Amino acid sequence: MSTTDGTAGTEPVLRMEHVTKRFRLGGVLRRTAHVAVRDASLELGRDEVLGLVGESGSGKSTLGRMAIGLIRPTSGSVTVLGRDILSLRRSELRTYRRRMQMVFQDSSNSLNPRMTLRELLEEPYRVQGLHTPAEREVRALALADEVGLARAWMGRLPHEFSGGQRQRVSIARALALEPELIVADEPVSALDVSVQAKVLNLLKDIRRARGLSLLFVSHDMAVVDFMCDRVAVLNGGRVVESGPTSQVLRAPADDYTRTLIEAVPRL
Ligand SMILES: Nc1ncnc2c1ncn2[C@@H]1O[C@H](COP(=O)(O)OP(=O)(O)OP(=O)(O)O)[C@@H](O)[C@H]1O
Repeated sequence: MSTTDGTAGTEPVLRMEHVTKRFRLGGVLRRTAHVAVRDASLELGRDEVLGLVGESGSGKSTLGRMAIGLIRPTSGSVTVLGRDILSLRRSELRTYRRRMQMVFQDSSNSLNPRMTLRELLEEPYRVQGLHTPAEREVRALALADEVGLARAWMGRLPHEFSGGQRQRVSIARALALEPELIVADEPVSALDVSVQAKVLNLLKDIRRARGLSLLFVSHDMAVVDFMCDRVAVLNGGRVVESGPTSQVLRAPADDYTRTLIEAVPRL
């Protein structure tokens, strides 16, 4: 069955094939390079949560950013919703990016400190030239409701919110343009454990209600166990193991995965 956007019904939302990212390092001659991701392949289906796990520096963030065109791979292919995003012109990618959004670890950096909650939630529509001002306001209120931010707070500035509330603002902004794919890069790592649980539950509910596909980057195996249907384990930029979460976490085939799991008493 074909959908209106030209993708087949069974087509994964995200397909990355043999993706490598080499960062050039050092001085003017730029002769040395660091390989952050090596020949990585993965697929994310509709309505699915795929976790990317691994130690710090294993290439998770780089792979997550490449999934939505924020970083261009050195080689390999990235297909999102049936389109090869590496072949898109810059302006086309900007338009296409409405369908794929990112939630970062530290919302303090991504929220303009001088904007009120109302302005922050209206901004995605304004930037895209969508809707009338009145309609934007209605949509901003609906987004606040969806992520559990009180309407009475619409005039507040980012510093007046807690870390968890700021992360809700970031999630709401990512949802504004109704994306089909979200990459969440350590979205709760900067939060206290009790707040983490609330934000994770919110993400889970929203993902289910909207039928979103989620690429979930985390170094925390317990969080991944809670959130993800499938997991890909990265070590030194390579995908060393992938499969259903319960299988990878409870019967890992790879030595490195086993070491990661043994480091987590909570599992
Ligand atoms: N812009 C860059 N230039 C040079 N090297 C980079 C760049 N971005 C990342 N790297 C390097 O690539 C490797 C992978 O980094 P990446 O941030 O993807 O890992 P990660 O698993 O997400 O780690 P963390 O959890 O610490 O963010 C690291 O060695 C990092 O230092």
